[in-house]
Amino acid sequence: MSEAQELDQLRQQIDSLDQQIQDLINQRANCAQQVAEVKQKYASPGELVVFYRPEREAQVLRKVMERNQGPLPDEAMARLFREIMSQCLALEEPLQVAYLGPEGTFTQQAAVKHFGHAVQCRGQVSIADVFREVESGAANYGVVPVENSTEGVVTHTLDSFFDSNLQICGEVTLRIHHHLLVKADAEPVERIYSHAQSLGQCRRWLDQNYPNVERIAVSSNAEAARRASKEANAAAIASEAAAELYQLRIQAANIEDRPDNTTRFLIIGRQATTPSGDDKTSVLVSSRNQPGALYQVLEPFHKAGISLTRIETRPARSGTWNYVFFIDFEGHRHDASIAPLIDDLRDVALDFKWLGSYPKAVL
Ligand SMILES: O=C(O)C(=O)C[C@]1(C(=O)O)C=C[C@@H](O)C=C1
Repeated sequence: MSEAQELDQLRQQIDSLDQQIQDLINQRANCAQQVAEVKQKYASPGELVVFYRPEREAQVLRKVMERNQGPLPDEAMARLFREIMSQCLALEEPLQVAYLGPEGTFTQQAAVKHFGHAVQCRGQVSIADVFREVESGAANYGVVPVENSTEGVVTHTLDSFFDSNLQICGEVTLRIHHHLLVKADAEPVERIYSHAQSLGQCRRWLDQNYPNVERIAVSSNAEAARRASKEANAAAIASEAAAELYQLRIQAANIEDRPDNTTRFLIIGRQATTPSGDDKTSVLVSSRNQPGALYQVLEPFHKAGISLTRIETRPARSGTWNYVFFIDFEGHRHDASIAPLIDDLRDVALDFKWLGSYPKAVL
């Protein structure tokens, strides 16, 4: 057989498989439409029907990865299903997702990684605006950064939970690669713009390569790229997406000091999430600044044998010397083991607030 004949045979197979895949995807979409009808049928009059179900999406993606036989890698296969589910959900309800913008930020990438491409993403100027958009109902969900493996916690996000009744309904992690972006025509760099967190994540590289160049912190990496595209002798530290958006050239790629530089983002919404089988819970516990306060807060976790995944301390806004602990731990609010832990925590805390139980990031 000739090359042309062999290719023709294989391409006929591909065409036939594509047709089957397409039919199956549409059958799946049809099921999702029926799911939407069932959700509407059983909602009480006036009740807000919740179409997006993060726990079910996490279960679907975990199953895809578990049963995957290759040759496609587990994660690549899960990403394909992520998009299929995104389109199915859009048939049920077109979702509005507010994120910390502007366009081209890592938070936008995180929003797309979590929800897929079929949602309408709307960039906001600040973390407070993302919270407001979701609280007012203008957006169904919000995406905000919460911690970075190099630079630590995003305090604006944690502090926003003090006054908000929004729930955390998911998390997503993103490997962060920073690039030094410049305009196409080479000019000497006199200023480098970026978000303060990103400047921190590239500190060592900047010290080595641009020790005497001014570093200017701006509201986002995308804003840094926008300025670098407009001003003479300016560069930005930002993502590849921002480079494309503002037509900048990558002068130096992957300049983050730590190769495992990762940011974790939270998905915030107005409703609680049911257990997915592999969940995390976030709570806010405030205590007096007295000897043993941290020990008292941690002891109930030890007693219940529950693993903490993170603890952050912030000064409380009420009472000058009181502290608030943001605690993430393994398990779901509805797990039997959690109830006694919470009773113990409430005994030692001045104040206690659930921030949400949600599926651990799958992708
Ligand atoms: O199972 C559901 O509740 C659905 O709505 C279906 C589906 C899916 O496509 O699998 C779509 C959206 C939800 O967020 C979860 C899953």
